[in-house]
Amino acid sequence: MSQVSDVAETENQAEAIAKAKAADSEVEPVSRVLVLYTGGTIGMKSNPNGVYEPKENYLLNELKKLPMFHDKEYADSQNFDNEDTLAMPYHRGKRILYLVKEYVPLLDSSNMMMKDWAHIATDISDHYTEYDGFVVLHGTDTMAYTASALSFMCENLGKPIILTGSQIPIFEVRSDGRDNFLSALIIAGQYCIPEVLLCFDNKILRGNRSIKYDAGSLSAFVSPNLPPIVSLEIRITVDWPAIFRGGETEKFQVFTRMCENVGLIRLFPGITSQTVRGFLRPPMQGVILQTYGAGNAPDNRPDLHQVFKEASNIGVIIINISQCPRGNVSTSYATGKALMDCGILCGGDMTTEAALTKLSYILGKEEWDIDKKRKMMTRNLRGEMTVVRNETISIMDFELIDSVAKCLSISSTEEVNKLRDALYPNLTCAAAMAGDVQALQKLKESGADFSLPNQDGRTALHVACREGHYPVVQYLLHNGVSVHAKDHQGLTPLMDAINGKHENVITLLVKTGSVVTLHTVNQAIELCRAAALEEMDTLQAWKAAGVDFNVADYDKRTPLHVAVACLKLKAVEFLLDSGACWRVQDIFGNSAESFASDKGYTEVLELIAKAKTAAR
Ligand SMILES: NC(=O)C[C@H](N)C(=O)O
Repeated sequence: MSQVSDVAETENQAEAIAKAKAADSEVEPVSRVLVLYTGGTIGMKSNPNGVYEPKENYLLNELKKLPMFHDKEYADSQNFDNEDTLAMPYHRGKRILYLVKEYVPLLDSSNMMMKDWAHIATDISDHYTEYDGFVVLHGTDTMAYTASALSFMCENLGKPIILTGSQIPIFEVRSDGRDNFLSALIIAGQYCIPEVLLCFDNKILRGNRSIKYDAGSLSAFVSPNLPPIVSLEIRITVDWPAIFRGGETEKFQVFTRMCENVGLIRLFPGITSQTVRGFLRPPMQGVILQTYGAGNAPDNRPDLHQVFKEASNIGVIIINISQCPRGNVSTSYATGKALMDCGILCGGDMTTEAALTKLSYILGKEEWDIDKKRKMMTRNLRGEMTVVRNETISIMDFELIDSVAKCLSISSTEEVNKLRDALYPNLTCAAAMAGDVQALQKLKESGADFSLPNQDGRTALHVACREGHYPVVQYLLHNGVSVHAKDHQGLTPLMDAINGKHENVITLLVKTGSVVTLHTVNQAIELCRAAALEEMDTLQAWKAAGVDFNVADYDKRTPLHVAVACLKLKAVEFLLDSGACWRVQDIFGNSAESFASDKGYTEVLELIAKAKTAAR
């Protein structure tokens, strides 16, 4: 063997050996949350002049002293890869482990720029597969802008991203920061809500629907046109049907090329056309026009209309939203209609923050032509605007649940809602089990939410994947069911597809961004069993899921060790072809190669020699 290939082989082997060593003995159900600490009052300290300032390297050490944020005893008993991993106390059947990544410099959010949004989005993307959810600690002043921007920048999001902060620093005697942060961690770690959310004062709001409303209150944020998605009272109540689900079968990705040439014009009586013309001059590419009431502007100002028309004609996109935080832009007034006639688009009930960041996102899509950009601006992309609900749906919804409720003599709204929650998941799972897309369509028309789990935490997608019903899986993914939803055993639909050995379904799930989340030791146990029994279809299914065949069990034995020990030549060949390393040592010091050589397994040694040649 040449020296060069020797080195290459040694490097591959070293990597595989390191991975095998990394396996630990974690057994308790855990979920992992990444906390991106960008700054804001939550971690500030008063400086000698008595003003609040962000303080570096302060938050993490202080958090470690608070028992509700860190169970020190448990953490000391574990062998965490990163010693800065914090462990919340065991809660509701799970333990949340989280890592705090502190930004340098920490910012008061008034100092944030669009590049800071890109920084956050990129960090989420870089660690997307490692975590179940993300918390962004952020100043409150521009939190609604960042939340709105992230909602657009994060495409095909399948996990929660929760922004939170506080009005009083977390380490003061009185602080809203502790509850806000804890609530955000719990929701990010325990609930699969695939949205960018904002957590404040025991409520979780959709990020792109929220505004900072009160500078002096601990209840600083409101969502004027959409009720909270989650209420954290004595009980935590999630409004599951309200959750926005995109329904794309594409992987998560972030878009960071936001356009900076955007702006806001707030109309006021007597605004001059010179002011507006100056504002709309190049390089301006898009403007949010804040109008009166239900989207009205003067219809007796031809000078203003002329300026708007000229700007629209040269490709400036202008969106009409209301100065009133609550309500919708409508065209039922002549004064509103006049704007539409100038080429100005209707912004519906979007917040200013959502409209501006959406415009910046859409204008950043250089590959879209102006017609597509205008069309996308009026479309509901991330739940940022209200779409009128189809009437027939609500009538049928009422009929189905109502008839069952009558049979059961149920009458109160609370009971009817409980019935709905109990009934639909079982009906959707039954339809998924039968592979019946039509039945699912009917259930959808009658108001079913496919993402609601049954008593075992399983969704219709878990069931369809187990059964290998490809068209059902496709249908459910297009209807926004998350590939990341975990059942009560912590298993995702991908594990069902692997257990069912349905390769086409596995490939579709992987394309949609699913990865194997099972602990590496448990993966190794499954793979070693399949190798020992030479279950080729099982090994093939794991391969389609993108698994690393160098995972090791409690004795640091890999599937290749087992296949060699059991002399399963087909499995040995498959594993070697799939990247298994013959030099990884188990705790007894044996590698697959040394064992075969000790035993004189010449056929195995020939296969290893072949793999070595192929690796050169
Ligand atoms: N409460 C806060 O976080 C306000 C602070 N000025 C900020 O936005 O960073």
